Amino acid sequence: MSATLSSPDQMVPTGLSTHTFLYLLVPALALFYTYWRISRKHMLELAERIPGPKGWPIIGNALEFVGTPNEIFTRIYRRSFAYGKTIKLWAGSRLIIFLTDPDDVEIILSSHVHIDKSPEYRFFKPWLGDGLLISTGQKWRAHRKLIAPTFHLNVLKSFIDLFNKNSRETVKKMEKEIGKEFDCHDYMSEATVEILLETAMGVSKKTQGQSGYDYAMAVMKLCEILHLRHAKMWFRPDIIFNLTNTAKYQKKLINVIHSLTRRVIQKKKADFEKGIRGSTAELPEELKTTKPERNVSSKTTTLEGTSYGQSTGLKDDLDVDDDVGEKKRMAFLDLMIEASQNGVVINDEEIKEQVDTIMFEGHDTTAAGSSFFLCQMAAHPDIQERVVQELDEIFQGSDRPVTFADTLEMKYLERCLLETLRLFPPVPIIARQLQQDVRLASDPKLVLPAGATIVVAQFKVHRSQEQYGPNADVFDPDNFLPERASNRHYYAFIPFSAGPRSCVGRKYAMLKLKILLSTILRNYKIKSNWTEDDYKLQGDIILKRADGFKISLERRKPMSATA
Ligand code: HEM
Repeated sequence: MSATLSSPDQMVPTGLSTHTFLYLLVPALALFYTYWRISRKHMLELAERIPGPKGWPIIGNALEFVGTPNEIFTRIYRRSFAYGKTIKLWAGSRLIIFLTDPDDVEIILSSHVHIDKSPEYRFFKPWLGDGLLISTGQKWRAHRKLIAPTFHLNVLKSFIDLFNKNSRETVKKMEKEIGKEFDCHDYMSEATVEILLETAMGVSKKTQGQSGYDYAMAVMKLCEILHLRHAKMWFRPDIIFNLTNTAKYQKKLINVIHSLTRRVIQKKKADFEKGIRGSTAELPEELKTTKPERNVSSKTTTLEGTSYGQSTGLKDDLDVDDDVGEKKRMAFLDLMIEASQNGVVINDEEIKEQVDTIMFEGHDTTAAGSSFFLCQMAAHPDIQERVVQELDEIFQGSDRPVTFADTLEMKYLERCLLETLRLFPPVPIIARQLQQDVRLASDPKLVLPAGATIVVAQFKVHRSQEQYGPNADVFDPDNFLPERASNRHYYAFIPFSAGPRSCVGRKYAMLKLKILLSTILRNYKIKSNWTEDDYKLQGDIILKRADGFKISLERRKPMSATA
């Protein structure tokens, strides 16, 4: 006994303290569990009626979230078929309810009450602050009212030359990959960051240099960390996460991002003081639109029954007042800076948060959407050739840049794009925190309890056989033919969400994607040996291929002089 006492390891009677600790821990946990069950009686009673896999005491179904991102995604999607349209899971003490019926989805998304984001969005806070994606209540309402008009079609039309310029530069950059297999997401990601900088932010990407690329890389890495925090339970509490090396790395990445944001705002403010408005990005003479496109109604939608990525039955604040003459409206950052000059509507810190939000929301979503589109074109060569035939009819062999009127002629390409967003929605789920009970339309016996996290599972809604028929999993652009679309529930296609918190960048994204993707397809044949069945999907906040967006290119014709 005395010999062991002299050992430093034995100075503290660790065995005894561990036992004491366990003796105390077990009743403490039991007490906590009992208190928790009593205080959540109402929630537990309502949750009991909702189908879902059996969980363990305390941890609930947390083990469902163990594994690689692809394993978690595949497991949860596969397991969801064992239950009905509404499925519950317990992640520890958190009740999570997945909705897949369009009637139920409509109740949540169309509401002006259920607009609070789930607690998971707090992981974005160090990066996005209280920007539009996360904020709620009066602040969200005021900023949404300010920001939505800056994505009006009249503003977007003024970006067309820049969309053309950047699309041609992307084609040029991709030239070195001809004949090899490569991951097109790298190119789509870089292109979207550069286009956002030059359009929504209105600064020349040349002034950003290497930092534009570092920024894109930092955004991608940060998304991986955020996914990790969603997927690994022990990474969720800040108190534990902040002790890890990953937290230190996150800080570094946020620094890279925030430095670029601050620089962009400073540059824009300096320009503003000199009376410079609009984008300062350089444009080659041959890409400058000389005459505005008259007689092209902004109201015109390409496909009957859909309007810029959503059903025409789903009106939101982006759909108001599209045809008010040629009224000039201001681009996003110009308007933020102008509003801040009187300091009432938005201050400098808030501008930074909104810039970070737009750069994140506008970047990763569009990069994933365009990468999936290219992979789908490669996987379906016959469909790709039909798109190219349509482009040949529009451009008649000319290398001229795309006009707004051309984008309205790209009907088949648009159907392919919508079908890609249906099968591979870049935002695969949307989560809201319920402040009051909600009775479901699909099954009035079921009530979603206040305090629960509601997950609108677009990925599953979009693959509903009830809405899309027995071949709901098959890539079929004709799903967006008017006669088929008119037989569907408006909320059966919601890649941009819907209702008051819909995506403000919806029209921007659709217009930009049509110009970028048509320019790529006019220059390259997209090829690959992979089909959808080979894709390893991960719901990494943004839906991605864990195996990489692998394609190869074959030149269709000599590159145009302006490319
Ligand atoms: C294919 C491209 C895109 C897709 C699929 C997409 C999808 C979505 C979805 C599903 C939401 C709702 C998210 C939620 O409630 O958690 C959303 C919100 C948002 N998106 Fe997009 N988005 C795209 C492109 C863009 C672009 C290009 C921008 C800006 C330039 C943008 C800016 C925003 C903003 C600011 C919000 C928050 C709106 C609010 O809460 O009021 N998005 N987006």
